[in-house]
Amino acid sequence: MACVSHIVHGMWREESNNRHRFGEMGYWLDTARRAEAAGMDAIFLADVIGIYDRFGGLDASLRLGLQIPNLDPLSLIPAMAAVTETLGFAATFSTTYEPPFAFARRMSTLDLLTNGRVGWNVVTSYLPNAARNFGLDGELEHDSRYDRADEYLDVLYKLWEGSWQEDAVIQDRESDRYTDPSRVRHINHEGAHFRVEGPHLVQPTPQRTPVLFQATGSSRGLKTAARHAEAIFIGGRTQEEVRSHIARTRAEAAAQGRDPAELKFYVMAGLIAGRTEEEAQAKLARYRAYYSVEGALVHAQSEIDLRQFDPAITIGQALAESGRSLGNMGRRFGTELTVGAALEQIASFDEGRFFAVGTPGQIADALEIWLDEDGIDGINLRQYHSSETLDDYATLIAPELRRRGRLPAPAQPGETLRHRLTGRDRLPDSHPAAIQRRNFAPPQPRTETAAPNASPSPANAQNANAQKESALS
Ligand SMILES: Cc1cc2nc3c(=O)[nH]c(=O)nc-3n(C[C@H](O)[C@H](O)[C@H](O)COP(=O)(O)O)c2cc1C
Repeated sequence: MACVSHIVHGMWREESNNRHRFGEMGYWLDTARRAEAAGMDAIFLADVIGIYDRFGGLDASLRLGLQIPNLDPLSLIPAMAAVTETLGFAATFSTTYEPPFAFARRMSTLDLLTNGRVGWNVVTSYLPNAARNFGLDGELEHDSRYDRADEYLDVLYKLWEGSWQEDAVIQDRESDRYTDPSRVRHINHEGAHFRVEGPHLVQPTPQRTPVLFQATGSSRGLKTAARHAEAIFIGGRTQEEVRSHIARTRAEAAAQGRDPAELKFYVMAGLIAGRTEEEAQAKLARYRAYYSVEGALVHAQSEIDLRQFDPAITIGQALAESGRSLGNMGRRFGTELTVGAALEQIASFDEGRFFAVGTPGQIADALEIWLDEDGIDGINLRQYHSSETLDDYATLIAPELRRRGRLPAPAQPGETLRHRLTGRDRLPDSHPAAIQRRNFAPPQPRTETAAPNASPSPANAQNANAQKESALS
């Protein structure tokens, strides 16, 4: 995230950390170059459009630099793309506050300029302050944010996939036609939340729809993720939890007509590597010395300050005593854990299963278990230190993974991000966006004998496709 303190709060103070330079162009160019050299598929840019003001109010967030000040992630991409050839960029944008038409144009512009290297982390937002920044009194109810997101995405598919035919731009100087008007159409969307006439303002781009990422913890969110996402961030405290989350999401995707094998699953992982075990442990201790427990409480939007309770009582007792909640942290700790043990866990910033500290061999062993036994497809590397985390990945972890045949061949210049992750440039036919592609109906010539419009309805198109898929399999 383009801020000084995104997740590992307090770490920016470490003397060799250059995170405070996030407002300089050079910081991003350097980060992008390093990530590409390390063989990363993409840089992931998180985002929020409000402040965390429940614990400690605005003062705490400002003092800690906790996601404020923060910069618009989409605006960083062209600069980084200009100094790289294969690196992808997955940026976060919320479906809740800004209408889809302008966002569609912004993303298409980025897809063109990066030659198909953009992804979008679809979020619905969770900060009440964000809602108040966009004219609302408070957050929309949780599930209705996902209803809105579903329609938002449908509008985008109409614009990105169904408004322009592939060969619409003809650039014919002789006939003075830049674009063939018969190959571009209005979308005329009218739904519960949006009315958009179209056409889309940008010609077809290398990927059309950017690679769709999503993260969700709720059952309503899972339905939206299973319908749209190509890459899903999941969490889980145990292997069973992770496997069952993946299985549930794939089953839901299949129920919605998608090929479940097309979904990829990623986890956010903390990897702290050293050339020896001692070196790795020393690094962990150095990082921990800076970690801000207050930052963790602000970020979780906790309603209580655990540090003010007797460490010997349980979380359940602390919650009962205060009548308040621990915010997002509630899910992490059982009610039986003592307050002291919970604080210890927070301070250790060990977030559970996807955390490994040690030599490259030990870290690669853990990664192999996550890939082979938990069933994930890859990781989103948690940044503790800029640029040490990236450099440790490049010089210690990646060579070991490569030696074990766990990294793909280097990306090729010109390869789209979707191709890199899924082997194809465009969304597959079983994805709901593909319906818009198939539905394209160019304006009919105005003649008495014009043929009836033979384009299938969305439902028919989907059925036809499903049959084709099963006939092939
Ligand atoms: C790896 C990861 C990255 C996330 N990045 C963002 C983000 O940048 N902005 C945001 O508003 N939410 C972000 N989230 C939160 C999710 O969008 C979502 O709100 C959360 O997982 C809770 O799920 P639910 O909304 O279905 O309850 C992220 C979650 C994960 C796991």
